[in-house]
Amino acid sequence: MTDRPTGTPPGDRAVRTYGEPGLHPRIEARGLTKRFGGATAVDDVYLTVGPGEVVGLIGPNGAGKTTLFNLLSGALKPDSGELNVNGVRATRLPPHRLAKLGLTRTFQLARELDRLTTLENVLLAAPNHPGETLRGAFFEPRATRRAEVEATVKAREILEIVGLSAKEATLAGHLSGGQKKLLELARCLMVDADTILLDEIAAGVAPHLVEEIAALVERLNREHGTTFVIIEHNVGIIRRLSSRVVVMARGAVLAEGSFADVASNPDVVSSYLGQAA
Ligand SMILES: Nc1ncnc2c1ncn2[C@@H]1O[C@H](COP(=O)(O)OP(=O)(O)OP(=O)(O)O)[C@@H](O)[C@H]1O
Repeated sequence: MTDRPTGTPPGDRAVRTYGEPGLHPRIEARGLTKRFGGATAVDDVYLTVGPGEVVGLIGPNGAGKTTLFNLLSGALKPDSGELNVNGVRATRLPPHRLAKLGLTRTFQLARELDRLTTLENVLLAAPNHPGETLRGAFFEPRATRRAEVEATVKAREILEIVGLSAKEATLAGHLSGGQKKLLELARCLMVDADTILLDEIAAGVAPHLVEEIAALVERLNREHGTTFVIIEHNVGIIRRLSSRVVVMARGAVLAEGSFADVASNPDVVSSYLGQAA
């Protein structure tokens, strides 16, 4: 196992530093590989994401982006390779343990949550949300009540940040596609994630809400230091948000660099951008 950062050849042992001594990369994936039957969906991927980066993950359909997200978020276990999150060994941890380390991904809201309000959806995302244990409710009612009040204050602050305050009493099922994306982000913030994997913010979302979501990502990154990895087919969004772009093709990292770097890479143009543009 080598320490090479994303996309650098195995022989290159360049070490990245992130300013403050002792500050670990948010994500450090080394040699992640996932096979489905005979097909290798993710093939020996190295990806290092530093604090405060916004990494755009692009590539043609079937390139392995979603599978890589699933490996990073713990939804899938790799066949081989290692994952560290904030310097802690995280290979094979389930999603809730990764969330405790600060890494989470947006999830499409489950159907059954459609019948809960926006505020209730955010409250439910909190780990050990108040009232979860009967024992606590029976034996420590005052502490449980206090925790409930604190969680509600926090959830309302988060709804304010994502711009959904006016919708707190609206059933999630009545939100638009874009508002649901904002709610998914709010749920990530409720678990205090410092790194959010964001899947397709623009797909099926009205243009003015795409703009609102993109502005929110920029604001969370700038003001809260939140790190993002974003899968997005909308090249304009990738260009706007990404401090670095990683291009996947056939399960592997094909190229990485600034948007201008990858956009002028002939391999990237022929395998992806030429079609996506
Ligand atoms: N659960 C699965 N079982 C079998 N094959 C799978 C499974 N999930 C993904 N694959 C295969 O792995 C490869 C990578 O798929 P993946 O969905 O990760 O690509 P992607 O880059 O996210 O594509 P898209 O942009 O279309 O979402 C594809 O060939 C896909 O058919």
